[in-house]
Amino acid sequence: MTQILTIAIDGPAASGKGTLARRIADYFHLGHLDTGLTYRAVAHRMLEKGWPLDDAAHAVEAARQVDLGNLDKHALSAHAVADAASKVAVIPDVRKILVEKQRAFAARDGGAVLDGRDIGTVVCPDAAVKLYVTASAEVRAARRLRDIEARGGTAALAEILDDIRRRDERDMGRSDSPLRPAADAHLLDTSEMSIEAAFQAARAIVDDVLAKRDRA
Ligand SMILES: Nc1ncnc2c1ncn2[C@@H]1O[C@H](COP(=O)(O)OP(=O)(O)OP(=O)(O)O)[C@@H](O)[C@H]1O
Ligand SMILES: Nc1ccn([C@@H]2O[C@H](COP(=O)(O)O)[C@@H](O)[C@H]2O)c(=O)n1
Repeated sequence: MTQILTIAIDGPAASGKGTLARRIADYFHLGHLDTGLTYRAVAHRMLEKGWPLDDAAHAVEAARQVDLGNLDKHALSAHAVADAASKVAVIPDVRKILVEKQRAFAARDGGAVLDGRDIGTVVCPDAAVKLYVTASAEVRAARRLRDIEARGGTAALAEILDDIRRRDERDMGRSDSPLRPAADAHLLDTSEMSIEAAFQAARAIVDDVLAKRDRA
């Protein structure tokens, strides 16, 4: 029987986990799901409808409507949506619904890379490879600023840094599925690593796990 290869990549905002997840998925010919987009989709609908972000009944309704095949990264990229996503993400019933959809994606033929906050701890605790990608808050804020400027926008570095710290606190401090490395995760601090260096380090970890699997 062929084993499904699941790779879980977690980490805080702007740590580079999405960039790494896409590269790893391409390299190993796996599907990829950015699970942050599922929380952003719920938040986007709540904002669109003018529903308060702590309105659990409407948030559950919005979560049920999330379609993994129709997540519009561009429409969900706004800063306000990211911030709102971390508020709806504290609602346990929202998490339950989204986790079910994420697990269905992980079980697809051919295997998958999922990135988020609770992939290695909750969504796919049996993933063959778990990576926890991090970088200092200052480095992450500088990367985010470069993103904004590359799109022709402007922002103050100090405000971005404040936002990142607030989101870290919310994500790490919530009681349901807080952001933390799984006990068996490989830690990758990319503060002083290029994207290519981070990819090569992650690729080596996956290669090693695959080689051990082949020998078993
Ligand atoms: N090792 C790295 N060195 C320099 N820049 C990087 C590195 N990794 C990622 N980046 C850049 O940092 C920015 C944030 O990366 P990315 O979107 O992958 O982070 P993320 O953790 O998925 O963020 P979010 O949680 O907000 O979705 C992007 O512009 C990306 O190109
Ligand atoms: N598995 C996940 C993924 C995301 N979240 C929450 O969504 C917010 C937005 O995520 P991004 O990765 O797109 O930045 C994030 O701050 C988390 O609150 C989550 O809880 N679990």
